[in-house]
Amino acid sequence: MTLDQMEPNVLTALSKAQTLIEALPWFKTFHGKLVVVKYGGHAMVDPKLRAAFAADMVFLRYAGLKPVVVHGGGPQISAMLDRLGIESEFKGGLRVTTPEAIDVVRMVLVGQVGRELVGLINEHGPFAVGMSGEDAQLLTAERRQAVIDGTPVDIGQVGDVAAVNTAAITDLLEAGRIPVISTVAPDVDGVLHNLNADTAAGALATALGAQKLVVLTDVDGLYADFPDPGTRISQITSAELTGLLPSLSAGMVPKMEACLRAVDGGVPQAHVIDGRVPHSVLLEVFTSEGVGTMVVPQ
Ligand SMILES: Nc1ncnc2c1ncn2[C@@H]1O[C@H](COP(=O)(O)OP(=O)(O)O)[C@@H](O)[C@H]1O
Ligand SMILES: CC(=O)N[C@@H](CCC(=O)OP(=O)(O)O)C(=O)O
Repeated sequence: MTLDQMEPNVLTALSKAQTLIEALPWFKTFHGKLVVVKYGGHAMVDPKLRAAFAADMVFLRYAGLKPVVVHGGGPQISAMLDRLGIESEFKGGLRVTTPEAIDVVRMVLVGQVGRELVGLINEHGPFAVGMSGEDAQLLTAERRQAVIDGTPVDIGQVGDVAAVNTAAITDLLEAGRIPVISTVAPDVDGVLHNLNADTAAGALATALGAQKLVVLTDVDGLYADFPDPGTRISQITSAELTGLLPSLSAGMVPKMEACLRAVDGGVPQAHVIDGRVPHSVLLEVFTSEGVGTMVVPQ
């Protein structure tokens, strides 16, 4: 029978089967592999998208991958600080974090954004376990400064990742769980620090030897000349990205630094994709369409 002799319902079924079978090589490639997925606060604004994201993580888990979720929540922290009448500003893309603000950062990331994601994933089964850098010594922070026009500026309790206790995550993965990580962490003296979620995701992907880092945001990739959509870059090497970094503006800087850190640290590929597109993670992992921007080693 040829295609034009087939009933419409048979053609529809065939097209569905085609979609599934096209994913087979990607299932084979990524089976058993660890993938760090960073879910940005700006990509979380729609409840339907959050539910679709949660379903995607469960899909990855059933497909035999090991997803590790690192979530952001910048807009949600800003909204809560506003409600509480606490002033907040960003310097060099990082939130100036006072002792008063760090309590709110922890409350929103761990108690609000993290909890909601855990709940959405667990609508599908007993998978998600929420943790912050404070749990099982997952992350140790070291204080960092913002660099503005080449000058280091103190921005309070803001940290970078100094150490990762990978066993805290691999134990959960072995048990079939999906770790959902909120990015606050103590330094060696026990002082809590606010970590940019992109930065933490890049460090975690490297420490865990991830196969991929996928960063979901509210733009469809890295633009060479933002906001001209014609300049979206589909693939870039770490060396090319290093050259481009100084010209990038605030939001993209930590994201692209995280991709660079991951790829330079041995992660074979890092992606920035559009979290506003439902199921964009599945399209990235299981199709050859090449959504967003992919960073690869030299
Ligand atoms: N070169 C660029 N390419 C793409 N987006 C850029 C670029 N420079 C700045 N941006 C901005 O960065 C934003 C994403 O960063 P951010 O707002 O911090 O997102 P998230 O909450 O996902 O971490 C985009 O919405 C876009 O406005
Ligand atoms: C130091 C610093 O800036 N921390 C971020 C942490 C949250 C985050 O990174 O959220 P997104 O991924 O949604 O931007 C903040 O306080 O907003």
